[in-house]
Amino acid sequence: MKRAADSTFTSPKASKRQASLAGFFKPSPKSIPKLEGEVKPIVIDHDDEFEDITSTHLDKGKGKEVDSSVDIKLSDDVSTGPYPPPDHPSYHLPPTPTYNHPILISSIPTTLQQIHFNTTANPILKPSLDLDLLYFKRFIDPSLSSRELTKYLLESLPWYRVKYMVRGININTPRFTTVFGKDSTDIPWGGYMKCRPRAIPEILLKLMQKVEEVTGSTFNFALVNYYSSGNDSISYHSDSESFLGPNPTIASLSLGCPRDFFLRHREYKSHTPPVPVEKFVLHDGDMVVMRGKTQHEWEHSVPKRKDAGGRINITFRKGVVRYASENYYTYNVGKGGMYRWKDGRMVETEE
Ligand SMILES: O=C(O)CCC(=O)C(=O)O
Ligand SMILES: [Fe+2]
Repeated sequence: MKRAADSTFTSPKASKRQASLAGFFKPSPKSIPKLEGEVKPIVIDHDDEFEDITSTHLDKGKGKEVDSSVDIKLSDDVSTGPYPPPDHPSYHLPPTPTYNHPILISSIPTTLQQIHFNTTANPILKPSLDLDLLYFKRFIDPSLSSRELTKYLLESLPWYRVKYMVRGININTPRFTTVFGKDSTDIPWGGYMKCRPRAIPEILLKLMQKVEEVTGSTFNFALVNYYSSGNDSISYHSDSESFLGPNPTIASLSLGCPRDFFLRHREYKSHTPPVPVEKFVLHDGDMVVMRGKTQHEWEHSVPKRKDAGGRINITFRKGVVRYASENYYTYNVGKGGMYRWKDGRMVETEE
């Protein structure tokens, strides 16, 4: 099931979506997109069944290495100053660093003051099929930091198990989710009627800074998933260009137990010759960056698996319209209960 509608470009399905998107990006007099009467993308995640096929490993390495490992300090660094800088092109600073956080987020532990990043990029390109990925193996070095980071994120973030209804059907999101950030429009943080955007917590901002540095892109959202078991999943979808603009760069970080990550071409059934599904295993600390026309021509998923342990996924992306904020908060926070990580499991809580 798709997460949303898309924009411009080539394939027949894609060009169908083009018309509504063109309208979406047309600037209104106040340069704020109008919502009335437009076709709103609907996000639906549901319990698709997937074949359990042995996956190939990204570690086998396609493409060439283009960078080297570096260390950065995660504590405030006088040489770079606070992050994001006030003139950050897409992350508008919230009124306070904890703006709209529903719970207190504890400060970054000393064990996470210094994170070792492996910044070797491995391009995975199929230009004729518009697949454009960068794979960073163990971007967050497991030996030093990924365990502490996983624990800290589980314990400090508010989590949700969003339920909603689409055309009379009740949908249970099959994973825990949470989201931070605000789109790049000039709408102030307090100016949203349909959601309450939350400041990006310090640890995610620091990671975002590093990811921006290695990708050359800027972001304003951190969407976080927690797959508590192999029964948690995300079905085939593309990250909507309606919210992110054409050819968005999305950086996706994995922490914890390995999970399969599949990409299938939108026309995989009808394409001649057939386009095989790209199958990867994402390990603790790995980062995949989806670029170019990947969202437009491909869909990605994390299928259910019989045996899988807990895994966190963080995606950094740049929302460019108000509806990005409204959609992301609706489907990743929702209106139901909040969960917190206590004694090794998620517990529904009031605080
Ligand atoms: O967990 C993952 O690797 C993918 C998550 C994803 O596709 C999403 O949140 O849009
Ligand atoms: Fe996605």
